[in-house]
Amino acid sequence: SYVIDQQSVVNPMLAQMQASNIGQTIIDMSSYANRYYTTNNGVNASNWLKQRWTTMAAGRSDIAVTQYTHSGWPQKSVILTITGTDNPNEVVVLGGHLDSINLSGTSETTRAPGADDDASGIASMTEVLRVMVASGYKPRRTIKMIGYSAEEVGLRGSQDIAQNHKTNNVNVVGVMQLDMTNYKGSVNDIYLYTDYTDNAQNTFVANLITTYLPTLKIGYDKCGYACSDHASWTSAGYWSSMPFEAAMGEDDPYIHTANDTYANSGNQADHALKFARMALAYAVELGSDGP
Ligand SMILES: N[C@H](Cc1ccc(I)cc1)C(=O)NO
Ligand SMILES: [Zn+2]
Ligand SMILES: [Zn+2]
Repeated sequence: SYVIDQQSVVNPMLAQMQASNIGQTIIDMSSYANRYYTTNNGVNASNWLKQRWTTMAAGRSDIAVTQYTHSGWPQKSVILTITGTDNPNEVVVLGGHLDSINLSGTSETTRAPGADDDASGIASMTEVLRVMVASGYKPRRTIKMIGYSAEEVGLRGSQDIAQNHKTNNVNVVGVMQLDMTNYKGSVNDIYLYTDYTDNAQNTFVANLITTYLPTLKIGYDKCGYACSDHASWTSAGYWSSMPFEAAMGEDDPYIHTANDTYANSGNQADHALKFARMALAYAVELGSDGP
């Protein structure tokens, strides 16, 4: 339910979250020439993330990291699963995409660092994972963190995965997409996109922000099309939200080029930290509900 009642668990975790960790993950991921869904670099970036999350989860028998093989292209998606303690059949999903693109054409050596789009979202999620493990948090529901492949070429990785969850009747109770979290182009801090998302869950997310991040300003906007992986979950019949870095038209102007670099996001991850904190609050509040 959308009751906010985990303050004693969430607040200490929020205090542990650091922008510097998010920045390092962005740097690491944007060091690949590109993370395009068909290149060796793209395959290697996926393997890097799997290894990174596996290392971070060491010692936790309730956490598994797997790669999802897509038929038709080589770059795999990465799925981390924290199995719930006493309500594991209900699943909370945090997502972002691990692929990148240079719209001038992406071959093996084409530069597509994708620092903001979407290393920033993966990095925000990774900091959530680090603090959950550091604090020994164990959710009652299952929490999944997913790095989708092939988002830039038609939400193809998330389409496969969302449909697979639907086919298997997985009871996903909520999905949050983190795609572009680190370029502050607008006056407000977090923009909740209202198309291809669930209105009731968006209200819950807004309440989480006012409860846990009261200094942040919330904006609302629409993409006008299926602009990221949240739309794959919505079309599979699940409730999703898409908190985004800026208002339409004020987002990162460098995306899909060789200039989507950490430097062009200001060489810091302060904006992404807001999204990481929001995502932690979302995952813990939803993840702490019993059967
Ligand atoms: N189209 C999305 C980015 C995107 C999303 C919303 C808005 I408004 C502008 C741009 C993308 O490239 N995701 O990878
Ligand atoms: Zn993106
Ligand atoms: Zn993109």
